[in-house]
Amino acid sequence: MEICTAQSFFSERKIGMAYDVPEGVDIMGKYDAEFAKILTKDALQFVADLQSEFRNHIKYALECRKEAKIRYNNGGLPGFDPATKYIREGEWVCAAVPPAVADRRVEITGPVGRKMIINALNSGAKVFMADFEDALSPSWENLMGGQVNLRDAVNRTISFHDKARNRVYKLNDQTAKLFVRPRGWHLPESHIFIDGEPATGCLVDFGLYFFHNCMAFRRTQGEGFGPFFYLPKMEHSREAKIWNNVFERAEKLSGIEKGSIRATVLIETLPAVFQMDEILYELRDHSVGLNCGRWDYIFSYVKTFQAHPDRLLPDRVLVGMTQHFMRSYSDLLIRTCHKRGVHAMGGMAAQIPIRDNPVANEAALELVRKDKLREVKAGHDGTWAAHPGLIPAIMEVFTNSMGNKANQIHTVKREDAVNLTEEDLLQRPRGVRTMEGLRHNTRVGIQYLAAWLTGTGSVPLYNLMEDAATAEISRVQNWQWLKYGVELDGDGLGVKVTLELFGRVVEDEMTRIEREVGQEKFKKGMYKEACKIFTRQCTKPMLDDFLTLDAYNHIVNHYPKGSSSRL
Ligand SMILES: CC(=O)SCCNC(=O)CCNC(=O)[C@H](O)C(C)(C)COP(=O)(O)OP(=O)(O)OC[C@H]1O[C@@H](n2cnc3c(N)ncnc32)[C@H](O)[C@@H]1OP(=O)(O)O
Ligand SMILES: O=CC(=O)O
Ligand SMILES: [Mg+2]
Repeated sequence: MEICTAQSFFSERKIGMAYDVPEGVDIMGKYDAEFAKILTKDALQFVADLQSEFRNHIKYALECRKEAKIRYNNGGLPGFDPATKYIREGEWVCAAVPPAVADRRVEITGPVGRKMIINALNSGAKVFMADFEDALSPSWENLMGGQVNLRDAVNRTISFHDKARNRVYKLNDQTAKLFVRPRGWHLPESHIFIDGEPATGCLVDFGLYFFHNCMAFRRTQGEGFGPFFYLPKMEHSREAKIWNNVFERAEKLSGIEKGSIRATVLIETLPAVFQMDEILYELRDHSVGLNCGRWDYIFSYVKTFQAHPDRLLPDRVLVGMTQHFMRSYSDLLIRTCHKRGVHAMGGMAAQIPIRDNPVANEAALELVRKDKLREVKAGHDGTWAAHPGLIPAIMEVFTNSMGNKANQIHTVKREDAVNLTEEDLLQRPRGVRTMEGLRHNTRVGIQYLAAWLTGTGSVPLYNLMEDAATAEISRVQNWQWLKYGVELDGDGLGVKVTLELFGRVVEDEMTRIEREVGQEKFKKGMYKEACKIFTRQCTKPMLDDFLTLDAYNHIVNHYPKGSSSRL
């Protein structure tokens, strides 16, 4: 965190380089004339109103998460709530799907950088999910730059000049429909203070985007509906209820019809799989489906069972969608969504194109095809692609199966999934735990964090896409194996994971990373800082809820100087 001098504080104010803020709002992010067009007094007032109205509801929901954690840590298991059986068994449906997003067979995702947005909107996918979450390092520059870029994208004025390649990027006539994913409830926005407290990150992301784009979006993209959102990392339907109230408030304040805003909720925590009907019910006027956020779901399995040594995960690479608990989650999600008349979206295969090796590239593509075929045959209405190079193959798989139908909501009911039980959804994953698993987690976790600390939230590592969710799996798996002194198998030696062993692994992997990235990049990068944070996180006596909360402190930079005293 930068410490600023009083002199620079006054000189910045004097020459008028300060944001014009409403009462009760303080901006401590660096001044930028482009950001000031987003951080207008009216837009900030809109965010501040949401913050004042929902602050206590959010605090309560986060307290409830802590209480649930205590229950699980004392041996409890997540399960269906008897008190809401009437919702699960009731005959109700969500509002009809807006025509603009009836067909979502391939959705590309990516962070909110300017070139990335243009490439994603031009990619041929039906939807682009612009990500302020797993794929974005939430630095002030990334967040506010992202808002500028999205405004220009919605207004169709966005362009990008790649000077090195002398290439200009512009939007095609036909573009993907835009969804925006704000951060989860847990992340603060420490560059914006409202009534003396850091703002809630997702209300900043949602509020600024909605305020500036609502009307243009409905006109240009939404065919009278929208804007559209993805909502991450919920653990309970009470969190969906807050979002529903935020949406209603935003609709009222902007004078648009109730039910205009639509959102797909990611089911990516273990507790939420038992709340899918309840989540859709709370958002029934604003819902456009659920999505299998498989990577955070695996992370959440470890987190939820952090005090259950009988439920340790095998190597990360072995926890795929064909494990019984993962398949059950996807099947129940499809059944639930289709019963309620909305999309059941599949998740992200981690493979990305491998440019310099055609054989390996074809093998990676084949894995993606196989994963997508499983999804479409199971009844998913669409799925995610991490990279434009995967879109034709994924499109082909979905189109071969679905034909001209926009989706499978009314044709694949999956009534068989009604018999899935709590045991099915919690079943222990099978497979070995190996030294290579421990090494891979460490190597990938440190490199991801090093990228995140320097502003990049999604990276290609060893031919796979890595983002905050996959890095979390690496972290919590190492923590779990260390905590319970897991005996590694696969090498026939039965080595136990101890602090000493882990220390050696970290040293080896740092040497390997330096060799792989080269000395210069290693020296200039944040690998040592990343290693410190990752090691600390893996060896804590109690598991931290989120890696990014700890790491966030390293990317908060307060301006003008002297304003840090609030922290
Ligand atoms: C668990 C979850 O939450 S999954 C969802 C969150 N994660 C994501 O969204 C990850 C999205 N994917 C990515 O960020 C990227 O694909 C990465 C980081 C994995 C790889 O990116 P790169 O190393 O740039 O890939 P590569 O060099 O092959 O890119 C080739 C071109 O495709 C573009 N591209 C790659 N991925 C994307 C994307 N997701 N959206 C738009 N364009 C993309 C690049 O910008 C580049 O464009 P250019 O040729 O005009 O310069
Ligand atoms: O957000 C998606 C996930 O898999 O996590
Ligand atoms: Mg996720």
